[in-house]
Amino acid sequence: QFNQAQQMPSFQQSSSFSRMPNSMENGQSNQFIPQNINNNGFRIPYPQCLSTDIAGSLLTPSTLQSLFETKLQQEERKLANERVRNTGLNNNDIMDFDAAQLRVGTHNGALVARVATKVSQELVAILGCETNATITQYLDHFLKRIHLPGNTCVFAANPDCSNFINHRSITGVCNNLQRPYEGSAQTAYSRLLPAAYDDGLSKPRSQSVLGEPLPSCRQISLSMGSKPVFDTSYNNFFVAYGQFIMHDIILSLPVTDSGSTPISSCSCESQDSDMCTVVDVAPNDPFMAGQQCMATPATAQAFSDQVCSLGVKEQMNANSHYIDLSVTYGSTRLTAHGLRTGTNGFLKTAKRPWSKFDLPPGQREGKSCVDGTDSERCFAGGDSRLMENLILTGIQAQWVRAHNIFTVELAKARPDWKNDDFLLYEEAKRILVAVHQRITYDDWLPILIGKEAANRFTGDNGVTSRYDPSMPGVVFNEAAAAALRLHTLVRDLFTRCTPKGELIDQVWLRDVNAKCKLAYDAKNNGVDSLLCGSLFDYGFAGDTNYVQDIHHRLFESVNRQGEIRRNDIVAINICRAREHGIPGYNAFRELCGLPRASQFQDFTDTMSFENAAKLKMIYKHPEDVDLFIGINHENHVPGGLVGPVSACIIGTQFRHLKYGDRHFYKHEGQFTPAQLDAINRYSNQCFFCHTTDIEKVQANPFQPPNDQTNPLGLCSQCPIFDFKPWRVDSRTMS
Ligand code: HEM
Ligand SMILES: [Ca+2]
Repeated sequence: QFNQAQQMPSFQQSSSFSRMPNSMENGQSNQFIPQNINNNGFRIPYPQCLSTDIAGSLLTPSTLQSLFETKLQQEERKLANERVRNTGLNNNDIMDFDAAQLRVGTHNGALVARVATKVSQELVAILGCETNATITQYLDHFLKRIHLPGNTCVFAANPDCSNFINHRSITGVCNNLQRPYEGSAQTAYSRLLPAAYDDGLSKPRSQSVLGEPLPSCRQISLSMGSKPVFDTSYNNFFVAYGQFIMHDIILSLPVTDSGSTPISSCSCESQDSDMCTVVDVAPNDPFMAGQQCMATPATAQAFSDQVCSLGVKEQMNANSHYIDLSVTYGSTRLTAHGLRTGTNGFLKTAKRPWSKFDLPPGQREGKSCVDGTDSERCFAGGDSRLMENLILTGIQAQWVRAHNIFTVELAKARPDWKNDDFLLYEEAKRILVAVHQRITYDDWLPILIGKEAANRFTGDNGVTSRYDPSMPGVVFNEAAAAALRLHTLVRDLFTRCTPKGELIDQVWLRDVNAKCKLAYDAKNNGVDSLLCGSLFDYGFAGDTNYVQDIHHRLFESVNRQGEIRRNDIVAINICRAREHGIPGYNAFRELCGLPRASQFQDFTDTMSFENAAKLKMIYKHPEDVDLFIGINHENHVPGGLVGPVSACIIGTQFRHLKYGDRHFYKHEGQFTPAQLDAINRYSNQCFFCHTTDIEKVQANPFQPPNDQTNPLGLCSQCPIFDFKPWRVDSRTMS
């Protein structure tokens, strides 16, 4: 605690001060005040309020120190109240801050990050800066050079990476050896563009550039359609696999109370945007009349760097940013440990008497599904959302099954690894992460953004690629809060079929959303029948239409007063992005090499005239258009199912997660040429065959079967993964 003198935080000078030019070294100014020189030695045109003279006279280390303490105490009191009111989620299966790396004494990193934002706000107020949306860059530059005291910073100065040179860590820590925390769980999303907050620091964008309020998120959502049309070029397995990839790389957890439990007590009256995002609902709303608002907890915060500097509000990604199957293996050590049997490298599973294929293990506690019982439990995995729908659960089951199959085969190929739990687990995981990355980059991404864009952003010309330690392997906030929220593709009706591919029936999203019952449906083959159906069901087109169940009736429930409560994924996505400080669509046009529009008509280079006109009906000015809505209205790139700005953001994202991942499977030195060849030869089709009891699967499981272009193949003819290159006699890398 901070009430003892010896533990008082003392603010430190930024390490960048040592690089500060003349005036500082001459001791002419307050050493504590950051100068307006950037890392390349260029002068930043700070506004008056941040000038060294003014700031120097008002800010001293002791001012900051007492500010920090006061704010910390205030926040802790507030959170203690939340804890009393918090009746909601059980945190057992939702988050474990025991990841330890981000825990400081009794404070969690998210809380300290939030206090840092409060301190930043207060400092700016003391300095008398006029706060507005355009000041962000200056403020951030100024504040970034003031660091929290060492004993408060959640990051160790030099974490020990010696165990993670050869193998991935669970959290992602030590992937980048120069910046060891980069891309690790519970660190901030990065940004493609500076944040856009109303006050330059933390308040959601709420104003049109013309000064009036922006249209409300729900009002915008109501302008989107509810009549999706099918796109026959991909199927629902492609869509569900997309969700699986998203859950590997993105998890925005809610602000937590003082006990690290996500808060649940947001109400229509919650005006504190640091804690809650409140989406207003009009009294005459066609689906939510009488429901004043949709209130959701804000995302937990994190520091944007590894030295805990002040600065604009940043959001935390609770998962390891890398594509590393963290959905299956966990993003924290505690979760990862809990998912293992502890012998021979195996992952825990739940056996089913009627099938040789297991399910993910059942969890004893937790609310990841609403209908779990003692005998039919909700499932546990590396990501708390694996029960979001049962197809997703099915994909999780596939990877758990694959892990245990591969572990057995590896033990045969490497008798010297026999009974070595650590090596068998790590090496099976290494191969499966490679298979998942190969499927993601070769099979999934080109369908989403088109072959041309996939190649332009993530392609390489050789058998191998090269790691670029200077490229951050991180998730961008713009991708997490907007571009990758591909909810327009989501279906609401899912086919179930038998292992022979015969139709059983169709079930609604609401029957498989956060429910486990059908996974235990022995007569109809559990999750495998849903996986089977997903191979045949078309996906919905990437457009401005959303199925009712997630558009106007998400999480439908009846409260104690008997009133229906509903949510809306479109409205939440828009408001979430505003909460996360994501700039508008127009800014990203410019980032992606398109001209910045000054009138709505200028949008017609990326969208139809009708869609540009529709945006003009909704918004007052092209600058106001929310990113999520702008990209929703774009024409698709050739061969892809999203538009150019979307493809640019997603392409950049996957570029970073490839070249910025030291362990990416294609990078030189990760596998021997023969091993890499075995991974490349292992098709998505055969992976599907080996991990379900389905007897026939089409050549490309992400597209509906077609006699001519995508024929069904017999699973019995699928060669098993080639483990020969792993044999002792084939000189492995490990
Ligand atoms: C089956 C239907 C689905 C449902 C019911 C669903 C529901 C949700 C919900 C409720 C959220 C949280 C929104 C928030 O509070 O900000 C969310 C977030 C998200 N969804 Fe979905 N989703 C579905 C499918 C998908 C698919 C297919 C994709 C992509 C291919 C996707 C991508 C995302 C992403 C990237 C996020 C942000 C996650 C985060 O920041 O933690 N979702 N979804
Ligand atoms: Ca991950």
